[in-house]
Amino acid sequence: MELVPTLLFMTVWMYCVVATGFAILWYQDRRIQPALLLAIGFGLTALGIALILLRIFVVNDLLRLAGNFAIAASVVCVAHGTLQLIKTRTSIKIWLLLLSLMFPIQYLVISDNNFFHRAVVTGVFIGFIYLFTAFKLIKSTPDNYVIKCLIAAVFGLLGALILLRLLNIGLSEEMSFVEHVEAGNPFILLFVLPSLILANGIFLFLLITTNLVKEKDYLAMHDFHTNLYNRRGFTKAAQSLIAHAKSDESSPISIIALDADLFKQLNDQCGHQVGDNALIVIADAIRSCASEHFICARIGGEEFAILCPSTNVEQAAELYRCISQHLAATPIDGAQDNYRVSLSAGVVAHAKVTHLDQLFHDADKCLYQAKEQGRGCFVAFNSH
Ligand SMILES: Nc1nc2c(ncn2[C@@H]2O[C@H](COP(=O)(O)OP(=O)(O)OP(=O)(O)O)[C@@H](O)[C@H]2O)c(=O)[nH]1
Repeated sequence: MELVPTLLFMTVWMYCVVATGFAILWYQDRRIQPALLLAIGFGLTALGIALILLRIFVVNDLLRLAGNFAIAASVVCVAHGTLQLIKTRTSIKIWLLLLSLMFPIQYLVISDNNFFHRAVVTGVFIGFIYLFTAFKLIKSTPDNYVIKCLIAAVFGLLGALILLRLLNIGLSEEMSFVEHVEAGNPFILLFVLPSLILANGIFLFLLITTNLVKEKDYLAMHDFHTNLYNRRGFTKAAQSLIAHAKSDESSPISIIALDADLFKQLNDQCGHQVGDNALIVIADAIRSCASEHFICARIGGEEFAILCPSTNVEQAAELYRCISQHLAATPIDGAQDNYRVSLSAGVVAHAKVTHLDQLFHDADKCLYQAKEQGRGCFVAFNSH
């Protein structure tokens, strides 16, 4: 097989891989909307190049039209996916949408199949998008600045290169795109290879950004010290669980409010670091006794909460006992050997939970009673 068709075939295959990558990324986290646009865009690019390749073997006007429109649509999708990714203002997006119409329009207006005319329009369009992407990347938030600058440099160089090179090809010979492919002109690959590098660049960028977003989401929802949910994460996870839980009289939802006893005393006598160690021991005890379906959180200083689906008061009491036994068996680093941290607890069970706040409030009242009863014990809410 000739060099250029072979390379084009490989390019089609690689575009399919990139498109699949974007599709998977989007499927895993639907909030990353640009990934869907980019998956469609690069899928269409693969289709467009495949149809152009096919035209070498089958001369068919319909194929030509379909190939051209697939490429045109792909550029629109990729341009908008990229711009969404770097969060451009809507006015810029609208302006670029209009500009991206140049691409399909050239196929309607430039009917003479003149490669030079097309090269200029395409070159200006793609070159501009690349340069613009480079500019926006440099101007975007300072996170990952070095990586962004590197990707931006690649975009910028490619933008400039493709403009110059395409103009050069166009000036040197007036041939159609397919004729250039048939003649084995390796510069044809300048149409596709830079886009492929761009696709991979965006893919990497998206991957890095996704991980950063995930990390930020995690930190926003979890307590840094114990790795349990924080108050915000607990509320969100609990609301979602309550909305989907099928609870009834025989399997109600329980909430347990827990508070470490005489924690100030521990801090004052042994230091803040020892208090911190105790918090980790408490979190470990909760984790090792609670089912994986339970939502466990450190909701403030030395306060913890567990939301337990399909759990009645007796089962919640059993969970509290398990945690207490765990704590009774675990010394705290830096405290006296015989010191053990204990928890007071309040529990409420409801067949149908509508207001999490109310449930929390009732559990807190029970916790307060447990403190009054001498600490280290468990009080259940009685609504009757
Ligand atoms: N080491 C450490 N201490 C904390 C942290 N957050 C809150 N505290 C401390 O926890 C203590 C809570 O004290 P209090 O609310 O008086 O409660 P307590 O001493 O546990 O007494 P009771 O709740 O009545 O048993 C305060 O001294 C806080 O400074 C933390 O992240 N690390």
